[in-house]
Amino acid sequence: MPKIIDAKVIVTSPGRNFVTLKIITEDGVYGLGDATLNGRELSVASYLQDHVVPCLIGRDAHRIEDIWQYLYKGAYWRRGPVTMSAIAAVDTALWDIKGKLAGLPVYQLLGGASRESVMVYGHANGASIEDTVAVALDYQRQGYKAIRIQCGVPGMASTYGVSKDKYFYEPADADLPTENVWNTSKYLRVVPELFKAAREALGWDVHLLHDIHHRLTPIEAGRLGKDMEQYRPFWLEDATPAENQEAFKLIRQHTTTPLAVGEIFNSIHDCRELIENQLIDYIRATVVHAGGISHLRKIANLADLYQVRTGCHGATDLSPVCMAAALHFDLSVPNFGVQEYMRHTPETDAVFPHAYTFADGAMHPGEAPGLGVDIDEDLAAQYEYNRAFLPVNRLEDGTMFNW
Ligand SMILES: O=C(O)C(=O)C[C@H](O)[C@H](O)CO
Ligand SMILES: [Mg+2]
Repeated sequence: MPKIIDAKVIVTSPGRNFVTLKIITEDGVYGLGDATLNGRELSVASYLQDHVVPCLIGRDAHRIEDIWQYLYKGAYWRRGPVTMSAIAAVDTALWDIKGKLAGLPVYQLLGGASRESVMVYGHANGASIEDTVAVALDYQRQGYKAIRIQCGVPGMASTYGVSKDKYFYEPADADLPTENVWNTSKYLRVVPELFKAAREALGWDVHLLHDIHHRLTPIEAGRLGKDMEQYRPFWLEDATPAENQEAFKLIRQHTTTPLAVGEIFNSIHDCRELIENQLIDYIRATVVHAGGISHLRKIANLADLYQVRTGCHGATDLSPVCMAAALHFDLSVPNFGVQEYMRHTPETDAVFPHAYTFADGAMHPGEAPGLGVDIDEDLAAQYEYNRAFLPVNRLEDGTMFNW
């Protein structure tokens, strides 16, 4: 059996912080797992180093499900983003090892390919509607079949998803949280106008997506969804905070606009009611934050029963290790919807060489055994950890709000 003899937690910051778990077996085969939790990276690094790694040594790397159950049930304190990101990293690394030992890409171990490639969506953003549409046209020219569009709101200094840089969006931007200010009514006026302009410029053959980022009440989301129906959005994402899964019933009563949620979910329990009551159309849970490939497959299998499709989160704070794992998952899962793809910077790609490719609006994980991603530890060591918080959001009167 491939006995685990060591495991390393590698924290590196090529432009932004990443946490990577490397599990090594006695015959030298190793696997990688992403453990990055944006703004709380060191919590997961410590959880792994201090509470998980000691329990892995000597175990059979082939026993993925048993180790998953051991880490989940054995912790006593179940679920939560830190715990489930740590378990995810172990799970992902063990799938990487299993693939390498079998000489097969992980997607082949997951049931083989269910499609030729994985449709991804890009991110067009700009200070104005015109700027955003211009960037969206560029993504369309690059071959993207799906584009998320986010624009600035007149009278607001900042809003979610709009950055100075057109192509590399990283919200964790300061040593202490940046304070943003929010105004819902100004926002609600702009988004339908953005989609009207985008449809006029890009036509109807491209999927257009938008991320509300947890900032509306259910009835406000119902209003926006209804206003947007004429522009056929592919989805409205994170329409309202989803701790109260029931809230989505109110949105559903008012609009047929498809809904996506779940990038901050970390277990099947966060999404069960939403899926079973068909309150959403896409589930955004990810490999790195929802317990790894093994648990994400269980979420996808539940979703499949209710015609809910996957739409995994894929922002730049999910490392290339997670992107590689997500693509193997996406290629094989029957109820695939779309994969988010925010390109990493060249520095990040150099630290994490990978086999996955992009062409004509779609991606493929490649045929390398395992996940097809590696980490250059010498290069990684050159990038010191650099504390960075996600912003916080307040209303104009100072009330603390959702970022
Ligand atoms: O990519 C998205 O849809 C996001 O909402 C990005 C998140 O704000 C980001 O991953 C938080 O770290
Ligand atoms: Mg989002």
